[in-house]
Amino acid sequence: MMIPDNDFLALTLNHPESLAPFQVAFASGVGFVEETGVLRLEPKCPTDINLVLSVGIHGNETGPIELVNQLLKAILEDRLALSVRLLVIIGNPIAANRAERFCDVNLNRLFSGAWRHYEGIEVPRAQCLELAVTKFYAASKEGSQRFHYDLHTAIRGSEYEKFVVHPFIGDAPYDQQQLGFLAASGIDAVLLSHQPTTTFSYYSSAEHGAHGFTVELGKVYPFGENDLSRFEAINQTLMSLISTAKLPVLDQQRIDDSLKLFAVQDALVKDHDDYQLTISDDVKNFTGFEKGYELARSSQSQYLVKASGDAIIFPNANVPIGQRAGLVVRPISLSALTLK
Ligand SMILES: O=C(O)CCC(=O)N[C@@H](CCC(=O)O)C(=O)O
Ligand SMILES: [Zn+2]
Repeated sequence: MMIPDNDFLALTLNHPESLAPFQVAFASGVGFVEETGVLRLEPKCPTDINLVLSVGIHGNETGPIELVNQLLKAILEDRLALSVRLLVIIGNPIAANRAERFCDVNLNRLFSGAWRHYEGIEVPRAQCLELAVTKFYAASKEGSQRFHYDLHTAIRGSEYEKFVVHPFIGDAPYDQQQLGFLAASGIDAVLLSHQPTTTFSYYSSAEHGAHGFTVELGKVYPFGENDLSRFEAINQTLMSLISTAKLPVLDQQRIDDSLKLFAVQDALVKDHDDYQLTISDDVKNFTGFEKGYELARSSQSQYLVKASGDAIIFPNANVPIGQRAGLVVRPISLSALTLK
């Protein structure tokens, strides 16, 4: 078995439900297709970096899938040398074939065992992806570094085109090298989460000690309609990381100049069938509101903006009761963070 045309995306979409494991060889390493959409690449050289790159956790977020498929092709065709351990995941091929965010339940709410509380085709997929990540990190060298970049695109437009959701890490310091990587990757803003959640990047961060993020790279478009030149900065930083096993070094001033930081204040949680957001569908991510503005209401609750300038991210009331219908964030400065 081989990957026809070194096109892992096409192979995955042609086998959306399952694929028997097989190996592929290339100049700088060996690849192991472990499941459909799960490809582990082991370099020939020793390495201190274990990188998970996941895409298509939401099936319709195709831009990052095309970007990572292009990187993989370059590795498999010996145009890009592999110097890191790399696990590539195309998260939800069945939904991708249907051009849907998900089929039965949002895969990015099912991690850290949350799949136990749901039913549908995403449930075994979440278990399978947790297992793939667990096995991947379990085989990492002691003292080596674990990274997980979970690449997405957003439903609506945004005041900051590219932004990152940084998982909650409690009192731990934020990693300057990772922030430097984000700044060099053309990321405009970073949201610092205020609580644990059940997303994929939080899972790798909390369960496996990885530096992990949800990375939003722009707006959702169908396969073939993405302008990949908009991803050029992160394409370059990923190529450099993969081929040199090094992150770019940026001082605090450059990070401060490049990244806007926001602290998540509240998660808006849908608490009733009649829960509504008061804003229109075309309001962009990072739109700010005045103190006292009523952002959401239901027969059970009302959410009033707590401080002028607080802004909305990912507003979406079309979710099951109990799930997040948006995040409220507030600008903060880099100097407020403990860095290491
Ligand atoms: O644009 C939207 O409303 C959703 C985009 C998206 O899929 N975002 C992720 C963020 C995950 C996180 O909070 O780390 C999601 O909602 O799963
Ligand atoms: Zn997404």
